[in-house]
Amino acid sequence: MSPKAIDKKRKHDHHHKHHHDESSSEPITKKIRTDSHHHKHHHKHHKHDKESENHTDSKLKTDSDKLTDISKEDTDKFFKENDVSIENPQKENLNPFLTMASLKNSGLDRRIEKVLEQFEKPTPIQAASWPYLFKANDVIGVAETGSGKTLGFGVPAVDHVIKFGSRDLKVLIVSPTRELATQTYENMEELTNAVGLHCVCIYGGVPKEEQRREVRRSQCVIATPGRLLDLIQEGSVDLSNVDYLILDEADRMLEKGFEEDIKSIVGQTRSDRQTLMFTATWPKEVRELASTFMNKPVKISIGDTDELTANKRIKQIVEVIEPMEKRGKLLELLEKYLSGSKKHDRILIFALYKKEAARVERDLRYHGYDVAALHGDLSQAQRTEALENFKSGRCNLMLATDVAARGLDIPNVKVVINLTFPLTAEDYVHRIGRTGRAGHSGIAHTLFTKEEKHLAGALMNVLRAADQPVPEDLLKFGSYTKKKTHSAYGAFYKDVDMSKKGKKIMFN
Ligand SMILES: Nc1ncnc2c1ncn2[C@@H]1O[C@H](COP(=O)(O)OP(=O)(O)OP(=O)(O)O)[C@@H](O)[C@H]1O
Repeated sequence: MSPKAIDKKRKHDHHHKHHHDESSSEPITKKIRTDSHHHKHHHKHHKHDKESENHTDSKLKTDSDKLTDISKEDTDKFFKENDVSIENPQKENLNPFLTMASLKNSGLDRRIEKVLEQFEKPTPIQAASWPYLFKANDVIGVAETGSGKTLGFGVPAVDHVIKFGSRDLKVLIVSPTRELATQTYENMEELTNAVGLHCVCIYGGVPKEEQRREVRRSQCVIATPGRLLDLIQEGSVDLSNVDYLILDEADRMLEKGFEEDIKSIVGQTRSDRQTLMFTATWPKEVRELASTFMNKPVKISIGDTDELTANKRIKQIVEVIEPMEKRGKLLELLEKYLSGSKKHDRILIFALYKKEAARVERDLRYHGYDVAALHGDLSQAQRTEALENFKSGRCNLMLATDVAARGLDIPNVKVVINLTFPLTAEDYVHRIGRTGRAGHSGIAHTLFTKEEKHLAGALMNVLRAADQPVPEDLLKFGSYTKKKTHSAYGAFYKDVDMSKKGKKIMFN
């Protein structure tokens, strides 16, 4: 996002606050979570195995020569307040970058520092992961939705290209959807433009010619798997110099549906590459497969990410209803969330299936609502237009399937309505994460029916972990949660604990 766009966004936020925002919005930069609840959790993970006993104590060792020279007190405070945990299989531990000014010691290009000046300070995941990334470690970064993970991996990626001074294609970012790839491209482009490099976005549903042309002069590519493989096969894209690989929404990219594509793509890159995986949810089912692509990764988590956790600034409301009540209920909710001064609030509605989305879209139009629709049955032009209309505010309602669940950073989404619950609790966490971004608050209103009762236990866990009320009606389904039989995980469901490979350092 350009500084101008940010400015606009802030003005817009300001405007919103004054007119109709009871739920105070605070920018991310002013709020650091202090959360004793999480620390409790960490005690149980804090194992003193042989390896971790070699280490001084459970706190991060803070040597002043490690990239930043901040005091041990400040470092400890940062780790504690933000509930940071680092599992590092290597000896050396690195201090976080607590301020943008501290980046000066990192050797980061001055022009990138300038781009970052639009922000007051690094977000916790940026602060904790940048030191490891600048030192060429493989990193698994897990942090809540809307916490700045894109620049978390993007800044070190561009830094990497600059340091190697190469004009080859060196960085590959793989993304699950066309819309997220486009958004990440816009973020990356701001960085590459600042330093005279080029990036390209490769995704399906649009003509190939421009992508073929652009990739020839690019050092970074942001791509969805299908079109990327297509262009590799026809010989227009060569990944043999790629030595910096990022799987964004990594757990999604490692699910069964993407697994083969990812294997083929990774196989085209250099074997001595640096590999990054970033996400807000890191289910155990994908960890073994992840480890096959990585070399001694440092795992950095903000918050208790061994449990599925949602962003706590999102107020989660769950209503158990009969399936046939959905239609009426949705109209009721829209009336409620768009009443009076909230008339122009931005609301994102999730359906599960494309057909359902199409039907609900027609229904809403019939009732006089102007609604943008984003799902897989539409042409790419229609998808792009819908998202544009929603982002620009031309249309304040968007109806989407899970194609919009992950990563999309749409300013000022006030409410997320789950008309039909998604297939997994992870998807739920990502969906509701479209609100409450960058330090703001938001509301997620979920309609839950007996058809999803096998997910009631998982949902209750998410609610409890975020200190949200669990409705009586949900309790009646019991806490029974079916072992993951969702096809997405079926092929390699195995309970692996990568922490065994490295020493685990916890902050409590
Ligand atoms: N240091 C910072 N300070 C304040 N805001 C920031 C900072 N870094 C990034 N942001 C802003 O925070 C918002 C969310 O960032 P981003 O989209 O990278 O989140 P994310 O962690 O990738 O979320 P998700 O898990 O949903 O993909 C963006 O609008 C971004 O511009």
